[in-house]
Amino acid sequence: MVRIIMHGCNGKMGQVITGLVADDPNAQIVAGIDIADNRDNGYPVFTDIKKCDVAADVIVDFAAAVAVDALLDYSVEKQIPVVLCTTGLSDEQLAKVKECSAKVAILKSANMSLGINTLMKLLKDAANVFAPAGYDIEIVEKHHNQKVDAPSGTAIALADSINEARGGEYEYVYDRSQVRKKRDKKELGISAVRGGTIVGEHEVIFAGIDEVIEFKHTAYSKSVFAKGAVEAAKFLAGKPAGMYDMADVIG
Ligand SMILES: NC(=O)C1=CN([C@@H]2O[C@H](COP(=O)(O)OP(=O)(O)OC[C@H]3O[C@@H](n4cnc5c(N)ncnc54)[C@H](OP(=O)(O)O)[C@@H]3O)[C@@H](O)[C@H]2O)C=CC1
Ligand SMILES: O=C(O)C1=N[C@H](C(=O)O)C[C@H](O)C1
Repeated sequence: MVRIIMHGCNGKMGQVITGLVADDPNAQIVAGIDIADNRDNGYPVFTDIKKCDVAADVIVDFAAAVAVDALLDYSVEKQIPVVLCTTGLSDEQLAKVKECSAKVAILKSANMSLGINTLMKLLKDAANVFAPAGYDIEIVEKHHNQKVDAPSGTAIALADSINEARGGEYEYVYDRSQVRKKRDKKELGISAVRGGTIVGEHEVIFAGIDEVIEFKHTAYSKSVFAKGAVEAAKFLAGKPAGMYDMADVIG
């Protein structure tokens, strides 16, 4: 039985995971952390992470970027591995994640779905075919109107996947409104759309002369992320310090 602390337990993802784990004989949420203790989750909820004294094997995090520093300090101090799913981290926070991964196991992934993690692999091959042939690369992501960060962590991860395969030749462009010049070949445009209850859509476009190739992933419910997060938690429990990602879980 894997004992989980759910960080951000009263949020949208925290609640989907609470429901999923309730039906899982091999996992249990033993405590939650959130700003407010205003729901009956069937486990204790702490409004201050420092006060959480419940023994656990792993922390699953879907909260907010502002909460990540205290979360990392806690996981290092208590030596509890963390599945870090919150997006929109600053460069300083990303450096802190790396530093803490020398002391505790951290699995960081902007997207826990099988589809996106498979797409990341496929894009490396696609980029190595289309980039040398001069195709322009653009990413468009769409999410619900409650999302605070833009572009999505997934859009950046997809771009990073392409850029890694291409030896870092691309510069990401998020806004063309202030420039009056033609697109450079080494630009990788990333655009964000926000509206309604869109769960998550990501489109990667390779645009050449007289042909366009598009890769598209659509999440129809938050369960795809929740399932991946619980799988990742089971994988990470008991692992030594280090940086892990969903590729380690999926294989
Ligand atoms: N990696 C992945 O696959 C996915 C990642 N995400 C990311 O996960 C994060 C959460 O998403 P979602 O569940 O939709 O967001 P929500 O805003 O619905 O949930 C976040 C929860 O965390 C709480 N919270 C905010 N600040 C703190 C804090 N300092 N300490 C503890 N709890 C806090 C919020 O409280 P309050 O509402 O009062 O602010 C809320 O209850 C986002 O960064 C999102 O981008 C989302 C889906 C998939
Ligand atoms: O906030 C969300 O909802 C999501 N956030 C993640 C991201 O920023 O990439 C993953 C998913 O698309 C849903």
